[in-house]
Amino acid sequence: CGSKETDPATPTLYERMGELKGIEGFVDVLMANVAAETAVQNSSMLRTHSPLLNDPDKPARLARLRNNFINQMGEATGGPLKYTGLSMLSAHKGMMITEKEWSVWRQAADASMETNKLGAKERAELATILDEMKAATVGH
Ligand code: HEM
Repeated sequence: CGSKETDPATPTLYERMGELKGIEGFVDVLMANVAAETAVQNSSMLRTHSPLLNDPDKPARLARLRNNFINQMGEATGGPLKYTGLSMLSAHKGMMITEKEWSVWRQAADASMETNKLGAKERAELATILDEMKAATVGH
């Protein structure tokens, strides 16, 4: 019997999410959810995202974020993608992301998993991947 990574009977999370299309779906809905939240009264995510939203080169910056995020999730779920962006610590350094901001972002991620109709097992595994990045993301 092969290893967990190579045994075709044990599909990776990447495969179970629907490979590249599935990762893109998750990332695109999450980014849309975050963008929508920055437009509500008393938004929790506007503070951290305003440098991006106010950048004259916002389209290029959004495209870079999307690309990095897809590669990061593609790699973390066991796919062939490779993340070449900043470490989570460097990417969020100086933002001083709060517990509240974290939890609103995580709700946007959960809502994307729901919209993309991920199974319960896949949702739990993806949630664990995100939650393992929390310490590097919050409070720096
Ligand atoms: C596990 C959770 C998170 C992951 C996986 C994640 C992932 C990423 C990635 C991959 C980047 C781009 C890094 C690069 O350019 O090299 C990034 C940047 C960023 N993240 Fe996060 N992030 C998370 C949580 C958060 C939270 C909670 C917030 C705020 C509420 C946030 C706000 C931002 C902002 C504002 C940027 C910079 C975008 C820019 O300036 O172009 N992130 N994040």
